[in-house]
Formats: sequence, structure tokens, C-alpha cells
Amino acid sequence: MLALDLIPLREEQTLMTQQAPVIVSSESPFAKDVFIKRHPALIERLVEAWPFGPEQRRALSVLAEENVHGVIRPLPDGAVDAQLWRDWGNGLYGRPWAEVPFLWAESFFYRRLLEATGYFRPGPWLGVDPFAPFKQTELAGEAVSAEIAALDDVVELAEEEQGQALLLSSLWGNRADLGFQITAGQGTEASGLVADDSARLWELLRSEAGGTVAVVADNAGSEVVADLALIDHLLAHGLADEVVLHVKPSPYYVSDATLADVADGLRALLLGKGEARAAGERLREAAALGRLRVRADSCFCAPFDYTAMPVALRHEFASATVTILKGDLNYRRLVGDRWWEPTTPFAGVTGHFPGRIAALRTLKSDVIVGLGTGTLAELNSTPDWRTSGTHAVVQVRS
Ligand SMILES: O=P(O)(O)OC[C@@]1(O)O[C@H](CO)[C@@H](O)[C@@H]1O
Repeated sequence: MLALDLIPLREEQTLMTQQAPVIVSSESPFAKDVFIKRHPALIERLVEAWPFGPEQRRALSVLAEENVHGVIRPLPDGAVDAQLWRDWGNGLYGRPWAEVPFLWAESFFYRRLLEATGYFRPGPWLGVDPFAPFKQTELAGEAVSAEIAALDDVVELAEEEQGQALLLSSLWGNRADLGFQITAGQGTEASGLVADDSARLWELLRSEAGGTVAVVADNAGSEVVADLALIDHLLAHGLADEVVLHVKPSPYYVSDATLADVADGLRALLLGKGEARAAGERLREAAALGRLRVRADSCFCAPFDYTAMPVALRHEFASATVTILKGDLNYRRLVGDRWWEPTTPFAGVTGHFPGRIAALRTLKSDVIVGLGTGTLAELNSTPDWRTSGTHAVVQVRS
């Protein structure tokens, strides 16, 4: 299943630990609520959405209860990757969910959830994405239709403005009320950018035009549609000769994009009119020519930060023009899910990641680096700025 070489780079880990402690959920009101409120509510919604049998319901309710009051139990012995997770969670089982590293515990929660629904077991539920109903609703919603319609306006802009509009749309794409930035190339949400290296990203893409760009996707629905529009722009304008889109190998964090979600996003473009349809056709053609490839490495559902990465993937990222990492979770994994001093330089913390990188992230959890002192002072007067999703960063290490 998972690559054996998936072990954290020890030196990097030790160095990071000396600089900033790992986030343990009980130390963060936000993270604590993920286990006490978010996970049980999610399980309730799943039970409403699916005709689960008694065994599935029991397993889900045990998981919900465990998250709130219990301790972490390992996967059952019969699970395909039971041993792997036993090793990965060595020393963590038997402890309350909120008392272990936040990143590890959330990841294991989603693995346990898939075990409860039977996602990996032979039978009718094998490979059935439990989050599909939520993803489909979002894809059919107004945010996506607005995004798709707005592509007709974007194409009228000058090339550089088009690129920036699509970048901002992709950046803000994982919020519910989206489809906005794309309309005029800039919008109100851009004022929430608290670090903006986008000019450097474009400079880099233009000076190294024609190579391979890696995009590590985040969410399905409106976000992946926006990502596809950006990818089409890079390919169509010769800024990339090839794009590799990295997705999750199995359902994760509710809305994280899998290959099926990319296909649904592409279909949404193809079913649109005008520029959306044209972009969809160009992307389908790019896939046929091998210029747009989708990769789903198992490391993307592993409970580690990106100091742990299979060697082959490390080489791929190292040889890309740039790797664009989308969203909050990728950011947590990029910088380590740690209590960094927010002004810690982004380049220093991310030096372990192979090749050049650009993080496009709306702030939805505690971790943050690379802020200016003045920006931080201003933000500190805004409640919940780290977790409310109202602020964002484009941070580049070139
Ligand atoms: O990666 P994404 O989709 O931008 O955000 C993932 C997220 O919703 O999940 C975690 C909390 O459950 C946080 O990292 C963040 O709030």
C-alpha cells in the first residue's frame, strides 16, 4: 500500500522541534473543537445521508463517542494497513484524541471513518466515497456556476490580469461563497491577503516557461474547478509545458479532491458554455497528450508533515519549475503543524521541501509563518484571524 521510504527526515524534524513545538489539540481551542464538535457533527450528517447498516452505524457512533470522551483505538487487525498505522501511531494509542499531535489525529480519524463505512473492504461499500453527496451538492451550487460564468469575463482581460484573476480564484476557491475574484481580476477578498508573493510566482513562471508545474490540490468542487482554470491558463499560455496535479488517493478531510472529483470538476467545465467549455476541451486534450497528468500518491493521506515523502515524489518536485501547494492542510504539512512565531521566515521553515514552492492558502488553522511585524500587529487586533478563513497568503520560495 504505502511506500516504505515514507519516513520523516530526522534531522529536519529535530531542527523543527527545537524551533517550535508540534500543535497538540488540547492546547488550541480551534483544534479541540475539531474533535468535540466538527467530527461528531460530520458523522451525524453521514448517517443522515446514507443507508448505512447496523454495523456501519455502530462503528461510526463508536468513533464519534471516542473523539469526544474516549481514547484512540487502533484499526482492527483485519484492516489492509493495520500494521502500518500501528507503527505510525506507536505510543499514541490509548490516549485521548486531543492529547496527541493534531495533524496525526485528524488523519487517523479519516482513516477510521473509512474503515467504519467499509471503503477498503470487499463488498458493496468498497470504494464508495462517503463524502460524495456533500461534494456533489457543492459542485451543483451557485459558487460553481458563478465561477464558470465568470470565465467569459476573465478571458477578456489582458493576459497578466487573467493569470492573476485565476490565481486569486484558485486561492480563495475553498470558501463557500466563491466564484467572485474571477469576475474582475480583483475583488474584495484580495484585501485579506496578508502576505502576497504572487508577483514573484509570475516572474518565476515566466522566466522558466515551458517546464513542468506541480499542483498539490486541496478541495473538490469550486476549488478544483478554479484550479483547473488556472492550470488551463498555464498550459494555454506556454507557462508550463506539462502540469502534474496531485490529488488524494482516497476520501479525506471531507472535501479533499480525489481523481473522481477532478473528473467531476472537468465535466462541470465541459457542460458549461463559452470559455468554460473551451477550457474543459483544452484540458481534456492536454490529458490525452500527457500534458496534464493526475497523480494520487499514498503519502497525501499519511499523518506526517512533508519532511516525510517518498523518494520518487521528492525527485518529481525537485525537478518541477515550481510546486503550487493549495489550502490549509497542505500548508500545515509544508511548514510542520507547529507553534511557529508568525514572523519566522517562510523560506527557512520550508527549506526541506524539494524544489521551488508557492503556497496558496486561506488561513483556517493556527499555524502561520512569514508574516511582517506590522501585519502581525494589525492582525492581532482581529479576533480569530488564524482560523476564520477571512485571510490568505501567497508565499513563494524560489
Ligand atoms: O486544507 P483545507 O481544506 O484548506 O482545510 C482543512 C481544514 O478545514 O481542516 C483542518 C481542520 O479540520 C484545518 O487544517 C482546516 O481548517
